[in-house]
Amino acid sequence: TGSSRPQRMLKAVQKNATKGDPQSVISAIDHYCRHKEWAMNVGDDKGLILDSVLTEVNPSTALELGTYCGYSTVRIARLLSPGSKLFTVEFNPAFAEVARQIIAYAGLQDKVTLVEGSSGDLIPKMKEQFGIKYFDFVFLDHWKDRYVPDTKLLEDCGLLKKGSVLLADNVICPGAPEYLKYVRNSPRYESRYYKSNLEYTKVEDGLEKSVFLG
Ligand SMILES: Nc1ncnc2c1ncn2CCOCCNC(=O)c1cc(-c2ccc(F)cc2)cc(O)c1O
Ligand SMILES: [Mg+2]
Repeated sequence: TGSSRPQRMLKAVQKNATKGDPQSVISAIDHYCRHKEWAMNVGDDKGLILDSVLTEVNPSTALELGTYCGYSTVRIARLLSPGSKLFTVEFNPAFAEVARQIIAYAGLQDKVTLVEGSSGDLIPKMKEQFGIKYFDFVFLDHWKDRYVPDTKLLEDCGLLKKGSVLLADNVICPGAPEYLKYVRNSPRYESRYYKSNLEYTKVEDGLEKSVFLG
């Protein structure tokens, strides 16, 4: 059996990036996915929007749903202030294994806790298992039909506080129409759409930023 796309992405990082240099890891993945083999990372265009929202929020405790190979995990963790933590949840063990190695290659393993499992099972356990009070920032990038149920779960588990920011990938492509309806019609969120393009393509996509009003 040959290698997988995530394994080939890891090889490209080990070959082209500098150990301990997160920016070089990000650039190596973007170059590989743009010129060799497309993959579902948030990518460089939407990545700049992620960077700017993250920097503005400057979270103490952040959550990522859908790690994949750890590209956005590295983008987020590299911008966290000292002592801040990122929890990232991945369902697929093969993806998680590659992500662990890419996060470690970037030298960010001390800022990141990767938890394997489904978001629906894990979110209710986060408070007691990791002593988390609230998430200041949540990046939604997993199954698009899980965005609404997991947002409701975060609310019901008391994991969001006034001012917590949700940032959702792929609200146009593949699309999360139910989620857009939910956050845009709810009095509990102030929502804004950042137009961009699907990673490494000219197809439209975008990120939806939603501030929880409490
Ligand atoms: N902890 C968890 N709990 C539950 N489920 C979980 C989980 N962890 C992972 N999963 C499973 C889903 O993980 C991957 C989700 N991401 C995508 O599917 C995705 C797809 C495209 C895409 C594909 C093809 C096109 F033609 C055009 C666009 C682009 C993107 O940017 C995407 O993010
Ligand atoms: Mg995505």
